[in-house]
Amino acid sequence: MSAARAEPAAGIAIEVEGLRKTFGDHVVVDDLTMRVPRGEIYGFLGPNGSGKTTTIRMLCGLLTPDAGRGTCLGYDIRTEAREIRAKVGYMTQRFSLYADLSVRENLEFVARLYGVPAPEKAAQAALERLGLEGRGRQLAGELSGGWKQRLALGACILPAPELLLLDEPTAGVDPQARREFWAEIHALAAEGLTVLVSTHYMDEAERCHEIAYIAYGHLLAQGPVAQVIAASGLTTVTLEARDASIGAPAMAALTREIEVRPGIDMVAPFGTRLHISGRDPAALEAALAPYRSRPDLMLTADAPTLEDVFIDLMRRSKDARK
Ligand SMILES: Nc1ncnc2c1ncn2[C@@H]1O[C@H](COP(=O)(O)OP(=O)(O)OP(=O)(O)O)[C@@H](O)[C@H]1O
Repeated sequence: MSAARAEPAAGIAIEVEGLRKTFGDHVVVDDLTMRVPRGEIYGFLGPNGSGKTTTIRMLCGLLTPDAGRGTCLGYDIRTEAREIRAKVGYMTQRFSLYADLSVRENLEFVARLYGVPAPEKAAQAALERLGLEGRGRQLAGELSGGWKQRLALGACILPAPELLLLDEPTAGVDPQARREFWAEIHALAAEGLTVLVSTHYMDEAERCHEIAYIAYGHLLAQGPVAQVIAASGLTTVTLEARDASIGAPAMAALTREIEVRPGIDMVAPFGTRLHISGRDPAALEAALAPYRSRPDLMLTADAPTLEDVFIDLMRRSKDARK
């Protein structure tokens, strides 16, 4: 008999607090607390090796935390891993399909493996849903990266999970295929599925209802994108040349000159423009004053991008660890 499901706070798919995981003496996840509402697309961001995959594995009971507690879909992540896994679709970074089986055969195989009733019908429905009908007989190994990921998503949703855990599902996939993949993720969320997705792409972060940013095992920011940007406390100014008189080498020299000035926390080139940010608006303005009076340059107030905010968070976290 399956364990009785604890009644989670209304509409909450995941709620964990104080999660910690170490491998040897390496603390990979430290005091991580997060809450994911049901039906939401929750983006998980952070530099390589920051503990995203480890967290995802703890959430679905594949890894036991050293400390902390939590529930996933109302089940205890420490003691009810089996119940969690029955309701979760997990697409790992190296999700593999059978390269020498056709697309249809792969889906039918997954359906049988999970005991899905009427596996052939279920596979057909998945083919239609993901626009794969025309490719049913193609070998999975011959699909392009984008179609492979779509097939992997199809396999994940075949057993009708309540929660999808997608670990960098679109890494290396072209923009058009990524856009289609995300349209499907939104359609699934609209049907009530909760999706936790890790990504390194900023445009994908902006497609999430909420995001969490994790660096060096610590959760540094969490909330809707606009809220995370507003909470960053960064002020940003864009600098560009008024005409083509300033070439790339001069702009590079300008970058080096500006980034060491007191009051400047970050300078990031975007094509022919520089994105200059600081956390103290008065100090930022003082640092930029000499450039405002230059007739060949134009400085305009701008909103920080999500990328500016993440880079700033990562730097500050690195500094705090020194
Ligand atoms: N089983 C393990 N044994 C030892 N170290 C591990 C193990 N799994 C992960 N690590 C280490 O834990 C750290 C966090 O890894 P994790 O895969 O969780 O990061 P990530 O944020 O998912 O990274 P990426 O964005 O590169 O996928 C890394 O330094 C990794 O080498």
